[in-house]
Amino acid sequence: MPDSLNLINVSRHFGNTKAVDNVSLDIPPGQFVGVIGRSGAGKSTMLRLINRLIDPTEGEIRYGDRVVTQLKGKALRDWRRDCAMIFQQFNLVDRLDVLTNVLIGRLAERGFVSSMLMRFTDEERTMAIQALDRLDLVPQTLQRAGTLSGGQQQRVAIAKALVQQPRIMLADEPIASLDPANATLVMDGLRAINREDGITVLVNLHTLDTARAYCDRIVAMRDGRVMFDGSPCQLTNDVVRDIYGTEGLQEFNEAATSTQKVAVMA
Ligand SMILES: Nc1ncnc2c1ncn2[C@@H]1O[C@H](COP(=O)(O)OP(=O)(O)OP(=O)(O)O)[C@@H](O)[C@H]1O
Repeated sequence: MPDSLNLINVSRHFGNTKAVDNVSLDIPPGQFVGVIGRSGAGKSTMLRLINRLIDPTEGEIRYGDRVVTQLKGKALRDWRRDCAMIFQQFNLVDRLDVLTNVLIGRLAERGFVSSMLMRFTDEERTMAIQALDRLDLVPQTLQRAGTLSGGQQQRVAIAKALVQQPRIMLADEPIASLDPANATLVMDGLRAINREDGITVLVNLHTLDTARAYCDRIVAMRDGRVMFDGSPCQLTNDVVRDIYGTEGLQEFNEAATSTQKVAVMA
């Protein structure tokens, strides 16, 4: 039985900055959640707290019976495997081929020695190729990762996350540096694994149109706080104006111009 992810009064301060300020969220399994907000709103910090890349100043994160914020050692490694993360900058090893990059996603499962030797079983290779196939990347299997387009690299990163067999996928602005066509392919890839595998997806996005086109639920942050939490149709322009002011709406619309085709093509 898949579990819900719960953030309970979570805060993270950096000096005087309240990057995340008393956030509570209940995310049921299999939901596709978009997190939006202006630069500095706290979106990345929230994802990093969930993955335990950083610890909260206050509050608790739970996943079913697990108190994520208290996990240590193997239990923490298991959590990081269950909760895969992809980043704007792909985090691949450029000089290694695509298949090896994907197989690196399996290292979370292994002991130190086999990790160092990068030995993988036939079963793992099959799993990696199946993941690449789902993201339409089989022709690139033996190509060096550094020679791929940005969109292809991000899809390799998703395949690498998939072979971890996660329950949650956290994506920190995965399309921020991509052109509209590649952004569409990446968002389609995330949606496919969400719908087909039931993996919960939390994705930070800069633009409203993409969030509206793909997400079941949108969480809007400002100054570390959740200012809106609802369905895309509830996030009308009037609500956005209320939350961000006219200036904020204009900023979103300008950012959206570059990715409008993403929403249209979705
Ligand atoms: N390691 C850190 N040290 C100090 N301040 C930090 C640190 N990480 C984040 N902050 C601050 O916390 C606030 C929230 O930052 P965060 O990166 O979470 O925002 P964001 O919404 O993801 O922004 P962007 O869209 O630009 O990535 C900002 O004021 C940022 O400067």
